[in-house]
Amino acid sequence: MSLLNVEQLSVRYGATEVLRDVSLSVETGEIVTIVGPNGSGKTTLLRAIVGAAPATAGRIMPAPGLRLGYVPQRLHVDPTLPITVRRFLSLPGGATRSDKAAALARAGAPELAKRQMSQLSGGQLQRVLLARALVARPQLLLLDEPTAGLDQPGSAAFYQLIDDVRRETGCAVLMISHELHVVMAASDRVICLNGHVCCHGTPEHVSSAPEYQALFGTGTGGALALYRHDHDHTHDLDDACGADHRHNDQTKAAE
Ligand SMILES: Nc1ncnc2c1ncn2[C@@H]1O[C@H](COP(=O)(O)OP(=O)(O)OP(=O)(O)O)[C@@H](O)[C@H]1O
Repeated sequence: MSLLNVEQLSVRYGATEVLRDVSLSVETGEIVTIVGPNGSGKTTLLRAIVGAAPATAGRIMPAPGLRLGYVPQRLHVDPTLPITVRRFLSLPGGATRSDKAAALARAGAPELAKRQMSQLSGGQLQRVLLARALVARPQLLLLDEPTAGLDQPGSAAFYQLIDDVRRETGCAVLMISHELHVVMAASDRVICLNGHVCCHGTPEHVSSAPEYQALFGTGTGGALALYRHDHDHTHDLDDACGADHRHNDQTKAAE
């Protein structure tokens, strides 16, 4: 059974239909990346999945009891509000000190627990936001441009971290990214969105699709050849997801 099914979702803000007839699924343990131009509805799609944007039509069907972790695109921390990282990680409530420490360690930032939120660098803040999402041991991580504002090494390190988290916990990842060469290297499947699903499938398939090339050109073909790594392997998943899978099963319908 899929972790998440979205069926024929439409979202409208006033008179403007931002998403039309969007369908997708996410399977256990896979990394699915959403690409699309500015204003194409990517953030709105993630917000609809977490219940923060209202669906005007269609259905969002998470697996029963699905634990979601959401890393928003940005978080403004009021510098006049003193709050430590550890306290920030407590905000959802119910997390033990060891849960928080484990999440920070998994997000590669164990040393940040006592730091003030307002004093973190962009890369540190992204790791803390990831840690916050990991506290609930999610089966599905939703990431909205997690490397926006990071330099290239910081961005590469963050994507490596996401892959490590996926390997260690078995969680699936549904993320938005503008970094096409990274997307093509790190994703099992890609969904190209422009208000509707233009095309979807393996990175190889999407990068050669005319709909994708009309939006992004053909430049990622070479990057794909350089960066794409072999996903033909099996991961042992922990109880968070409860099953093994193979990454070479990459062709779930998304439309
Ligand atoms: N709360 C809102 N009220 C009205 N319009 C909105 C709201 N949120 C988003 N929109 C509009 O919906 C459209 C899609 O926005 P969205 O943020 O989902 O796009 P995006 O693909 O994530 O863009 P970007 O790549 O620039 O982050 C835009 O035209 C935006 O102005």
